[in-house]
Amino acid sequence: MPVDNASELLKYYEVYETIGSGGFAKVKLGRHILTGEKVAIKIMDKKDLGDDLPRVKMEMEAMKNLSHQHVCRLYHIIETASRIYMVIEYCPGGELFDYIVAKDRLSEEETRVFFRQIISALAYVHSQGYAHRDLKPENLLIDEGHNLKLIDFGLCARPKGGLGYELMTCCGSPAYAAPELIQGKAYIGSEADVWSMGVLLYALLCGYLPFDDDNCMVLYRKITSGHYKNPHWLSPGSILLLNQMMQVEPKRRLTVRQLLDHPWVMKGYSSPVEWHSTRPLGHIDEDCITEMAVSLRRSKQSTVQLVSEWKYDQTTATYLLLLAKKQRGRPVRLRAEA
Ligand SMILES: COc1cc(O)cc(Nc2ccc(C(=O)Nc3ccccc3)c(OCCC[NH3+])c2)c1
Repeated sequence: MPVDNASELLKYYEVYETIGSGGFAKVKLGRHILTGEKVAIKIMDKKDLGDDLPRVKMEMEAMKNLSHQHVCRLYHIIETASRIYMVIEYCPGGELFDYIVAKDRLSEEETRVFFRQIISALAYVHSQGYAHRDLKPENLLIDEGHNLKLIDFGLCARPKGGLGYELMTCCGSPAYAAPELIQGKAYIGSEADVWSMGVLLYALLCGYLPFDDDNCMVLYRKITSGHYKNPHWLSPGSILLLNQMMQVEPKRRLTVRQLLDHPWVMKGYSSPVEWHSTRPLGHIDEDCITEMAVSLRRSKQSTVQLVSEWKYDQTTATYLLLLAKKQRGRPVRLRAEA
């Protein structure tokens, strides 16, 4: 097996320290040389992937179709003989999980800011026909603007007939999994995601889980019973919302659409959750095209055509990172091509 010399990766990125590792992947910090933008680089050895390879392919396909202010963005895929590299949006605030642990629990007001972003992300993901199926604080990262980004679409599903169709594969983390999912029943992905959002909301407001036990059979019984304690500091509004989301019967559960303007979600706000993407797929930004055309010594028109192929190669990465740079208020400039 040819040893991977990462030459393809190092052509376009400086690679720094490892910032996360788990399962079959590790994540390193990186910097895109042409734009100077920082990135996260998820590195997977194909030999370690085994039968997880289809899951990785599924995630990459999903991420190519998802572009949203609260979903971590995929910029570049580099596949070599032995490895897959995914270049992803940089989220230096770390995991929401660690943030909750550090603060013990969040106030209702701070929870509401984050929860509105989670609703925005899921409303968008569902509108694209996907269910995430592994919602938990570890899969929500905080970016440099202190905003949440949904990550890890390795377990997401896009049923052929649309989200209304039933899924069978049991997956995700038990503590956040809906009763119908752990009972192996046919379930609707978006309904299972709402249950997990309820568990997430509870974790934000309480600092611990509504259903927890070291023995997984006891844990399953707690989840399928749907009984959990409401600590004294929860407001009546929070207690009601949690109850409406953690309904054992999926059809009695709130939908993500109903969450958009739910009274608890609206408290202190004058408008429902804005869930449409502010960075729609296929959007072509004039300034970025102009800078790339100059750098690539191509006409603007041929640059638009090249970018619009969305191959998730160096061209896609350069365009998206230049756009990210512009959105951060930095000059829309590329380093002179070496
Ligand atoms: C869709 O986005 C995905 C998919 C996926 O499968 C994995 C990830 N993982 C990421 C993405 C970004 C970071 C990151 O930027 N972390 C970071 C940067 C600077 C300082 C500290 C952290 C990432 O971090 C690794 C885990 C952090 N505990 C993982 C995104």
